[in-house]
Amino acid sequence: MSIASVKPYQTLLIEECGEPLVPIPLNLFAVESPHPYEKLGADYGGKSPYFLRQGVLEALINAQRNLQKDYPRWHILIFDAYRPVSVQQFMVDYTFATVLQERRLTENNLSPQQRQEIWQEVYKIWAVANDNPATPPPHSTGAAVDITLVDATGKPIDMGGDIDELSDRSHPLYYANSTMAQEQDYHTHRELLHQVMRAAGFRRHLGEWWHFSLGDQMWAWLYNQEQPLQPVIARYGGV
Ligand SMILES: C[C@@H](N)C(=O)N[C@H](C)C(=O)O
Ligand SMILES: [Zn+2]
Repeated sequence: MSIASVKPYQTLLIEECGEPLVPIPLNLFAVESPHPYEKLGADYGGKSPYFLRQGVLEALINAQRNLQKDYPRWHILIFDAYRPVSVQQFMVDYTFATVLQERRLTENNLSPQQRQEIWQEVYKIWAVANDNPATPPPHSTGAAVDITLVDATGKPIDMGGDIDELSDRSHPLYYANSTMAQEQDYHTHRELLHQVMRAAGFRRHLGEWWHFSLGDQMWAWLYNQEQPLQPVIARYGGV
């Protein structure tokens, strides 16, 4: 059992456009391999995480082109893309279990308050896994990606925190006001990733430097916060 509330973006209408999920040409990008959730035992039931909606893939290719205007041999590294709802549930449960382990707690001995606090922690970075077509988890729409950058040698750029890290460092602006040179570099690199994605039409999760989406409910909500007079409608639902 988990404590999960509906997020504001999940109240938005979806007008599904019917665009297909298409395979990501992995030769164009850097790729986290083996896939991080498959490595943990997630069962994709014959599906692949390396799929996106057609229009989202085209935008991601444009984002990498934007990057390569200034950094010709750098690449976007794809950590995760399409995620079936069952895998979303697997990762939510895995993260809950990890927090318990880190805190040396046992589920059966948790007080209701401890349980609630841990679920809140988990749902800070994970969306609720559910099959309701009105509130699909972002990655189950094929419109969200978790990414970072690699340099010309294929080495990941240090962003001052790991993807999926359950900590304050995951906040995109965590290093924004730092006076330390290395932390300013983390911020610069997070902003480089943000700018190339944004210029291609994506919007970034408010609490995760690595999560971007285009055309899903979260994207529409973020977009409409910026441009309330020209609102957009989400066009990708769960697939
Ligand atoms: C935690 C991260 N991998 C992620 O994808 N978070 C978003 C919000 C999600 O679960 O859809
Ligand atoms: Zn994500």
